[in-house]
Amino acid sequence: MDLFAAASIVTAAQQTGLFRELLAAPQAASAFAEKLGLDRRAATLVLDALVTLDLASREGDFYEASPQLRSWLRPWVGGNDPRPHLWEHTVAFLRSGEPRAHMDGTPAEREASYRAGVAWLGEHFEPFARELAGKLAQAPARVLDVGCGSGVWSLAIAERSPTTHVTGQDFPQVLESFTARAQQLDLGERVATIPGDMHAVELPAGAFDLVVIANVLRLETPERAASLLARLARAVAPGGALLVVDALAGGTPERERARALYALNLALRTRAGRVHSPAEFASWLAAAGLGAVETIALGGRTGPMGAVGALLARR
Ligand SMILES: C[S@@+](CC[C@H](N)C(=O)[O-])C[C@H]1O[C@@H](n2cnc3c(N)ncnc32)[C@H](O)[C@@H]1O
Repeated sequence: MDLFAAASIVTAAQQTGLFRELLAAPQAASAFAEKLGLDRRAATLVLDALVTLDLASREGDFYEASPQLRSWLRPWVGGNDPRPHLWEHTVAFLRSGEPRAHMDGTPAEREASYRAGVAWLGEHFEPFARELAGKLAQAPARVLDVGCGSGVWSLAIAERSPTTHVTGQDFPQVLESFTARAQQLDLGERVATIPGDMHAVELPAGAFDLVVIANVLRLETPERAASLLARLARAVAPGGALLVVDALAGGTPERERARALYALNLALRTRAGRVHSPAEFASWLAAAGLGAVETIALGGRTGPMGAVGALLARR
């Protein structure tokens, strides 16, 4: 792919409103041109290019948004959506090193940032979560999901196993997404919640067969990530395990690219957020007193979410 062409076409479609109109309804190139004040021939050429990038589809003379574009631009409900202009901040970031948003701020800032976005994250992670649930050797009876968001990872485990009970831990307003998803999946009777800051809430010692922490440690400095894992290890029952899901995948050019893009994406919207290495995670798990670490590879999909992988450490 010609990267400069793709970048320019996407930027042009974003800035002229073409993406917005593509999402609104299927339309002919002439209708897009008239509504947005564009040249008709140029609009046709750019729309055809968007089709080749899998961002639009064409039926006769009519163009509409592809499922991929719809998914990426689906608005976050009820809160700040940092995504549309995040990548546009790259030039300013390169010059200043300053992020555009602070999604790793105080507990109150984190709650406000995530309450709107976690349902969207849940949709994106769902195929990976179902795959991971299928790869776990045993169905755990008591699961704690820390920074659970929509609960996509732990609820996928409960979906497969009728004896699994899930406790979701997150900020109160974010837990609304967890409870809603559990109800949608008909799992409402098998969930409980622990609201609050994961660094401070009381977690019952040795009470869970599986503690999950998915896509959360990247918001923490190495010191805080290590101390949080030590805290979570104490909640694991003897014989139980701690499961870390994060931007851990690598080893193929596509996954290395996904990891690098994710690291930049995180830097554009956090102050201290970091993509930690698998070796760092393994050393923190060992320091937390957990045993051998098993790596679980997930999915072949590329894109920023394609960097996701898992580590399982037993107590
Ligand atoms: C990137 S989201 C991941 C959500 C979910 N685990 C997933 O993989 O889709 C990070 C989650 O961590 C939660 N979180 C961040 N800091 C937290 C804290 N100090 N205490 C509790 N939850 C926190 C956020 O509210 C958010 O739900």
